[in-house]
Amino acid sequence: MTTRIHCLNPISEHGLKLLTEDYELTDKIEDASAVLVRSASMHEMELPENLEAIARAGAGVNNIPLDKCTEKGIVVFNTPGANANGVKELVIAGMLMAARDICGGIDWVRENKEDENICKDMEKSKKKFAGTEIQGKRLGVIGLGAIGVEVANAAAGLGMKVYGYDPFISVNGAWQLSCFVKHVTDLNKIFEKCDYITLHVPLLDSTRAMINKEALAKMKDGVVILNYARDLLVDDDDMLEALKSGKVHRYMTDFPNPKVTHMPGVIATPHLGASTVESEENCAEMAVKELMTYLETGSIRNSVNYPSCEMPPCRGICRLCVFNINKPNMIGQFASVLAEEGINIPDMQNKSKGEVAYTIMDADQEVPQRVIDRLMEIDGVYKVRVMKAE
Ligand SMILES: NC(=O)C1=CN([C@@H]2O[C@H](COP(=O)(O)OP(=O)(O)OC[C@H]3O[C@@H](n4cnc5c(N)ncnc54)[C@H](O)[C@@H]3O)[C@@H](O)[C@H]2O)C=CC1
Ligand SMILES: O=C(O)C(=O)COP(=O)(O)O
Repeated sequence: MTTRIHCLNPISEHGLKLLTEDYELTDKIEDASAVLVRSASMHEMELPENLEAIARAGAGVNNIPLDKCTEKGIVVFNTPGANANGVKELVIAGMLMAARDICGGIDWVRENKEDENICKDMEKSKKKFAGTEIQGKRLGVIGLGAIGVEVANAAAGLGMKVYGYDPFISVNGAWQLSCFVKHVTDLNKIFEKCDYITLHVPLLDSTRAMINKEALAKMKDGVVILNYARDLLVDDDDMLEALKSGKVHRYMTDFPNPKVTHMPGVIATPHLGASTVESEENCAEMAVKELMTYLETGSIRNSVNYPSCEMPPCRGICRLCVFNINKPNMIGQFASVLAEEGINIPDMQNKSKGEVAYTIMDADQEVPQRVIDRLMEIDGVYKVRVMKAE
């Protein structure tokens, strides 16, 4: 049977062409088994009953109702690192645009395009657009994940003194970080020391408005803030005050809103971080592969709401995938139900992540609906997915 996929945003053809003949794209989300999405907000959407998975072709998942998806046994994927280089390059451009009035200079040339004497006049006018160099300046990187590490390493390569802060840095992230990046364990050190501060954390309750009045007060006068992560990481009203007083020299952001666009000292881009051919292709390819693997085998890789759990192709007649609350005796109850029904389990795998768990069980015979119903009745089970072996 053909599996239907709905795209909520345009997704690179590079990824879509990987879909085999077993798949087709549908315009109707209510018919879809899986959704591909970039930044479209899914919070107010009704999620179709037969929706198995959502793949975010990108990093941030604050546009997806994760708790709701978890309770419905909908696996949400993202594509870690697939657009990190694209964002890094825009951040470096942002730093250079903050250091020198490149935008002002370009505007001046546009405004004076009819001036016959432009060659002479620009030599008189250019001092208005003079700036500083980034070499030797201090950069604080908050969040050392896929993007933060790349930004930190690139800035160190450009001769900046780089300070990195991430209390949850992954082992992989730590391995990739240049030895020239100074590890900081107290965020205040970044606020107090740095000429440039760049944010590369997800939008969470714990990071919301992390750049606020209190944080800004600790910073050096004339600091540059770069926000290529998410709008709500910065308190707009506090930023406006800091820009007006000169505490912040420039606020570089990829997330303009009606308040931000009117602030002095703001240089904003329209969420362009991942808008490169390469990033769009990388994200689409990874997202499509994640979906196909999950839909065809039940194996989960790079999910943000369920644990990674991988099994080779089904060794039985039928594969059961159970989504449940992570609490004692769940596997025992699943095995008991199958044993009572005389069903053998030739292979199984169970993984947990925080408050949820996921179990793949192969059965060596067809599993009747009655058994699925019994599994669903176990307290804490969100969903049972049944897959027939080829
Ligand atoms: N402008 C754009 O187009 C794009 C923006 N983004 C944004 O950038 C964010 C980061 O992306 P990636 O680096 O790919 O994600 P990632 O998941 O690889 O890295 C995030 C890092 O932030 C760290 N972190 C979490 N809470 C923290 C805290 N309170 N203080 C310091 N560090 C903390 C985590 O430990 C992790 O290492 C995304 O969540 C998204 O919001 C991502 C891609 C494109
Ligand atoms: O990956 C992310 O988190 C991004 O912000 C990129 O968003 P986009 O895919 O360009 O709509």
